[in-house]
Amino acid sequence: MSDASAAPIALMGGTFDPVHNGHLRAAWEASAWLGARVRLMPANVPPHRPQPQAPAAARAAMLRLALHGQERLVVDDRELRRDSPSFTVDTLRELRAEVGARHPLVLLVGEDAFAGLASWREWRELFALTHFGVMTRPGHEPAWPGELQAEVAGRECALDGDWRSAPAGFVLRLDVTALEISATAIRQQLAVGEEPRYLVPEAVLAAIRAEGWYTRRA
Ligand SMILES: Nc1ncnc2c1ncn2[C@@H]1O[C@H](COP(=O)(O)OP(=O)(O)OP(=O)(O)O)[C@@H](O)[C@H]1O
Ligand SMILES: O=C(O)c1ccc[n+]([C@@H]2O[C@H](COP(=O)([O-])O)[C@@H](O)[C@H]2O)c1
Repeated sequence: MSDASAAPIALMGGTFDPVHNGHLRAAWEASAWLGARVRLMPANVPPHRPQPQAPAAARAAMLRLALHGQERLVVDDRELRRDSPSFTVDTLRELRAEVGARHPLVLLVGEDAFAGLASWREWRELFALTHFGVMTRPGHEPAWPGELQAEVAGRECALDGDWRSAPAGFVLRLDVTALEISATAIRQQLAVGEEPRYLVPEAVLAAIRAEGWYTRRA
């Protein structure tokens, strides 16, 4: 039976088009600080942006290649099983039903994504479903809009604070190693024939080359 005494579960959603070392290092450090396994969860139909270049199954396959050889980070493909837009509130309700009302959940988001939280579906409801782990991201230090600041006020909690004894509702700041890597820049490099070596795991680069997801026109 899951409850507040259990290890927290951390979830990092993303488009992962493709997964890169910025995602992976941030998830790895967050996992250590939270004492939690991190589930990396590719969105099937990202609700807020154009459809990704690589198909959902390919983005999940690249994640599996990237995570090979360790057990702290795992793929969660639950959003791939829904054809509708991958709204986080739906995903968290589903996960909450599985783990129970008391189990601590942490949704990991980069500070760029968190700055846009007030545009997410039922965004205030999210604080009842999960804690947030907001990860620093170089080149992306957007100001939080007033309504988000107001919602976060009073929710901030230190990593050694008592968030573990609550299932949801706190905001943790995670100062991860600054890696200014983005999937957009990687796609741009691939489109002009450059090699994003050392920005993505070698196995991911090999699969991209073999499958041509970012060089072939649909
Ligand atoms: N280099 C990074 N450091 C810290 N967090 C990151 C980094 N890159 C992405 N993230 C976070 O990972 C999550 C998933 O990001 P996403 O898959 O959209 O990658 P991206 O590089 O931002 O992609 P794109 O350039 O296509 O927008 C988001 O919460 C995002 O803020
Ligand atoms: O639920 C929403 O309305 C919503 C709006 C924007 C983004 N999200 C989620 O935020 C996560 C990061 O998105 P992205 O575009 O930075 O990869 C990913 O899991 C998205 O599904 C969710």
